[in-house]
Amino acid sequence: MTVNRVGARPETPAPVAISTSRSDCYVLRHVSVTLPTDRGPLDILRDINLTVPEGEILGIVGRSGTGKTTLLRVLGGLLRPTSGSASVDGFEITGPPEQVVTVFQDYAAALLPWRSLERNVGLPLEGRIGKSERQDRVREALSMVGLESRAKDYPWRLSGGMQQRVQIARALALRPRVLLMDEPFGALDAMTKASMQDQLLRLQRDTQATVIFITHDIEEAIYLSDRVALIAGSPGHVPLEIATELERPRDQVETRELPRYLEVRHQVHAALAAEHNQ
Ligand SMILES: Nc1ncnc2c1ncn2[C@@H]1O[C@H](COP(=O)(O)OP(=O)(O)OP(=O)(O)O)[C@@H](O)[C@H]1O
Repeated sequence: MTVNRVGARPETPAPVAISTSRSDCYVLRHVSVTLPTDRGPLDILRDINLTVPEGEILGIVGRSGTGKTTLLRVLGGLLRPTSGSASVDGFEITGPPEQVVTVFQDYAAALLPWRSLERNVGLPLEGRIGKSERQDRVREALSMVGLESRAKDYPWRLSGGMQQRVQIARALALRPRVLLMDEPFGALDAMTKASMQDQLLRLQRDTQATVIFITHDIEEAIYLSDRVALIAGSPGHVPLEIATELERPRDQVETRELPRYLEVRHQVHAALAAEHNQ
């Protein structure tokens, strides 16, 4: 998992303003992505239309290879759509936008083994804020992921799940307005996963950040999200978007037993099955 902090982009052309509602964070219109492969151009995403209001938690689910990561790369400004338009805060995305942090899956490769956890987490803040504030933010971020006591330790002495939490801490220390995460809790054991999910909900409540995350876990998507989007097919498209309409704060046991939770779960599974049978 790599953390991509967004910053200066010398090659980026001047942003183009696009008319959107003031409270919309992301607006995607007819976004398609085609990438070159050995066997010629491959259509990865086709005609994606997606609006993500500010402060929303959006969970993206779908089978492997349907283009979820590709979509996240578009949102993170790491890949331009082949056609259609993608904007954030009313501006066309032409590179990694300010205040957007992307946390990718390949966490094992992203930590610097010669740096302690606190110095890994503080790395993107170096040169941006003073040492004392940096230390405070690093401490806070490590404590959010339950690794405060390991601050002086080194990444190679941690389990895979712990390394993943360090990556998340590194993103949180940046206090992003938009957090994009690719399978953030995939490598965690069930109990750590549940506690990280609740930590994320608390964090979002406190910061009002817009959070878009990919997961293979439909239960996780419903539990965390305001809205769940399903990506299916090849090329990937979005056959289902569903507002979860679940009250907050959520509870790992009670929320998952609510009739509405079960209804959403049923609808997502039904849409997945329908897509699979096509
Ligand atoms: N840079 C690339 N060049 C060519 N093809 C690519 C590239 N990146 C992804 N693909 C292809 O695009 C399709 C979608 O990939 P993507 O990683 O977006 O799917 P995904 O839904 O995130 O999958 P997973 O759930 O397994 O992570 C796959 O067929 C993949 O092989």
